[in-house]
Amino acid sequence: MSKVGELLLELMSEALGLAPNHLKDEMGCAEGIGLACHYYPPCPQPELALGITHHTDIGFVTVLSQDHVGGLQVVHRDRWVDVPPVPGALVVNVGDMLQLISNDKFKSAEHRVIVNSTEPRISTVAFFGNGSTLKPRMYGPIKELLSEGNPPIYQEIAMEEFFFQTYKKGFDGDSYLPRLKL
Ligand SMILES: O=C(O)CCC(=O)C(=O)O
Ligand SMILES: [Fe+2]
Repeated sequence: MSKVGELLLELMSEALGLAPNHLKDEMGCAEGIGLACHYYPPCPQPELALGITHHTDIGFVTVLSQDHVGGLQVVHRDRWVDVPPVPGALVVNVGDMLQLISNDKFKSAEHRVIVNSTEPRISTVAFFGNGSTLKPRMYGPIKELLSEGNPPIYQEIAMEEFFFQTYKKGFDGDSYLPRLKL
């Protein structure tokens, strides 16, 4: 899983016009991997329940594997769109902190999980940029991406503080990110 994350971060660095190792080595984005395994029991009235409420992930990048049941949805053009399970495929989500350091070049993905009426669902998730295990440092928009015409959008924040503020606020569908706007 570390290798997948590192490769993704290399490709994303290049997409930003930076050296391939920038996000991985200069910014430490592959450090602090958090792992989660979700079990969603079936619900006879799925319209009355949500598996995971509307949110964006906090860290840099999330790599997710879902089983055959489905239920993951992402906001695309202001609408909820299914992310259908594809055998062997991994889903990659950009997190809030990658949006922050890329100065909005990458946008964090709003997603949620709806439950199934008959089958349980299992997903496994790796979060790159986990608050408590990352080396403490401040993260702000990457200097090399800034110019007179592209000034910083956000103030700096430590990952741990971003986690703390997000959990304090609660997962209510709103990211903490807009509160860091300059
Ligand atoms: O179970 C899923 O497919 C999504 C899980 C998720 O969004 C998360 O753990 O942040
Ligand atoms: Fe998520």
